[in-house]
Amino acid sequence: MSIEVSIKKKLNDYTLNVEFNMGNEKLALLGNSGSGKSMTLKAIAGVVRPDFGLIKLNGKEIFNSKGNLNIESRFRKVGMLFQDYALFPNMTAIDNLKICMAGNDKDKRAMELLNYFKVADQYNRFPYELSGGQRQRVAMARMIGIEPEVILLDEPFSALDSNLKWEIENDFYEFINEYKKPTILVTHNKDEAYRMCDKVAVLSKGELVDFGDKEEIFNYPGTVDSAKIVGYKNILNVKTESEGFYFPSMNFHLKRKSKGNFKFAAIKSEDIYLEKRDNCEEVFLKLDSCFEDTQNIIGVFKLSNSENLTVRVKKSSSKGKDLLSYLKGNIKKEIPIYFNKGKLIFLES
Ligand SMILES: Nc1ncnc2c1ncn2[C@@H]1O[C@H](COP(=O)(O)OP(=O)(O)OP(=O)(O)O)[C@@H](O)[C@H]1O
Repeated sequence: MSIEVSIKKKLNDYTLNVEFNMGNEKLALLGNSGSGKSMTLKAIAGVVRPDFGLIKLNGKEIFNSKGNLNIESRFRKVGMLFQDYALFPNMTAIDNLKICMAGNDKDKRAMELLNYFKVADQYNRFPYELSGGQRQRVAMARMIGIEPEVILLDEPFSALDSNLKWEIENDFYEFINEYKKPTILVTHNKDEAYRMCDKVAVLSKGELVDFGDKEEIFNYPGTVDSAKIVGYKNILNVKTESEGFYFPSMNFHLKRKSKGNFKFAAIKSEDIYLEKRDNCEEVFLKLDSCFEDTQNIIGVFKLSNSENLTVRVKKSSSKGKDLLSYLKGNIKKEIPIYFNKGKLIFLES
């Protein structure tokens, strides 16, 4: 099974311009709000029509602007699952499945799917009689009932509370792993993307700025947008010099060989330390504020109007507990921080 997408569509503020191919993999589609994630899924599903381009499913064209080919959504064999279930309100759970199924034995197959998704006992209930979790389980069963050749998930679990979400997500992804069809998950949650998918694509204002294996994108994002999305909290302006890099907001030179003209450096908050370590660069910065969450102690250094640096230390680490009082005692004072040089990445755009 495979899907090939190469489409353009003029939107309100920019043109969606997306091109990718994938096989029986799970792709997380990440991007800021309004970057075109849902539009991409809708174009594949046939709910919106691209202005130009081609979409192929298993080598067969389902959309081609040149030939004016636009297979209707209901004939595309595309399964879509949204956050808001989209069940027919005036039909029972089982009827919601049967209406979307083709072929014989609909009762038997619908009950098997409801059973698989643990809602067989709710088969005769209407959507308003079900909990949010049960509704989403029925919606999953219905989507699989059409025997989709590609699965599109648009933040399907984001409306569920976290305990329920975890349970439903696990059941669903167990199924997806066995079903082995191209699957695209739109999510704002990088951890969910990492947990569920093998590949990651990042959209920024309608352009795919990164596409690759998840390990590669999470460890070496190619753009500032991707870096932010996969968890790099600290993005700093740099100037590439003959001997390395200059960080203007810290007035700091880093010696390091480089190829290319990099404009930004990124580092995760947990890769900056408050105590001396090997292979680290020492910089003195004025501490602006500090706080704690359930797991971490966090220090914030305001470097300029647009640049902050945050340092995050696990409370469970050996010095974790003492650090908050150390930081509180040093607000508005210069203290040393230590960059893990090996964890810095450099970006051109
Ligand atoms: N019918 C339309 N015609 C033109 N532009 C549209 C239409 N519907 C939405 N848009 C625009 O398309 C852009 C992409 O919207 P889309 O819903 O794909 O974003 P998204 O990345 O899924 O965002 P979010 O994460 O907030 O759901 C938005 O800027 C939106 O204003």
